[in-house]
Amino acid sequence: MIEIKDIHKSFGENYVLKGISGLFQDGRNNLIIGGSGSGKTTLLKCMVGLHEPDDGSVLYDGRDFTRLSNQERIEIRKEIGMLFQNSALFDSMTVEDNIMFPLNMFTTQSREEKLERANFCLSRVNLEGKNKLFPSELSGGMKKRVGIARAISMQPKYLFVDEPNSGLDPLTSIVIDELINELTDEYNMTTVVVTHDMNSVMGIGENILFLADGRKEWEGSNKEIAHTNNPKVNDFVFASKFAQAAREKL
Ligand SMILES: Nc1ncnc2c1ncn2[C@@H]1O[C@H](COP(=O)(O)OP(=O)(O)OP(=O)(O)O)[C@@H](O)[C@H]1O
Repeated sequence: MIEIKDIHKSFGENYVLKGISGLFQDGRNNLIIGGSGSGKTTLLKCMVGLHEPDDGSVLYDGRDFTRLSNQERIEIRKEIGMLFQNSALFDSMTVEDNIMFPLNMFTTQSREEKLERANFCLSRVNLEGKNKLFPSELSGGMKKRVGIARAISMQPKYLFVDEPNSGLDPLTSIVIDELINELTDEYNMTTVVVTHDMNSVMGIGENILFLADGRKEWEGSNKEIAHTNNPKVNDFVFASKFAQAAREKL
């Protein structure tokens, strides 16, 4: 479980996160949604230490990440898998080397052990045999899957994913969502996904935090979001005419 308490973050005069608290449970897909610029990615980065919050704390199963030194954070970092925007694969490395990158950094495993793990992760994302391809030879959906394979290579307890569906067609998006969903379940991970994909919200949103102007405006499940009376959430979720029509039938 991850708990965030009263997270504040400014960039100069720009006060982005204005005191956000929340709980992210094990084995669940926790979604952070909200309009562009509401602070979703900033919150995710504060949680993993890519930004330092100005105030507040982030607790990984009770361990206060924000109060630890860089050296002390390494143990928690090893338990974190990340897939950030654009998959962030290393273009000059093969698929296999991309997946082994965290293992090279954080473990003393032999090359055979690392290869075995990379092959397992590749098969888990249905990309067996693609070891020697370079990122430039992959489709957007395949890149995401390689990114997921790399993110799970260390068998993380916590998985952070920023915009997994960006640039993907609707069907490929669903495949990626289902993969994240299955892996979360299988490894009982605490998964935190930033998204503005409404299919993801409805499909895998077991716990949803809705941010507006740097604050937590609403929290609930995908079942609850369709029936909330919160006007900001409604404006966001049912922005399109299609979504409004679908809502009539819910
Ligand atoms: N490194 C940074 N330096 C300065 N300002 C930043 C930085 N990162 C984010 N911001 C600012 O913080 C605000 C929130 O940005 P953030 O990327 O967290 O929003 P978001 O909700 O993820 O948006 P989007 O959905 O468009 O990706 C924006 O005003 C942005 O300009």
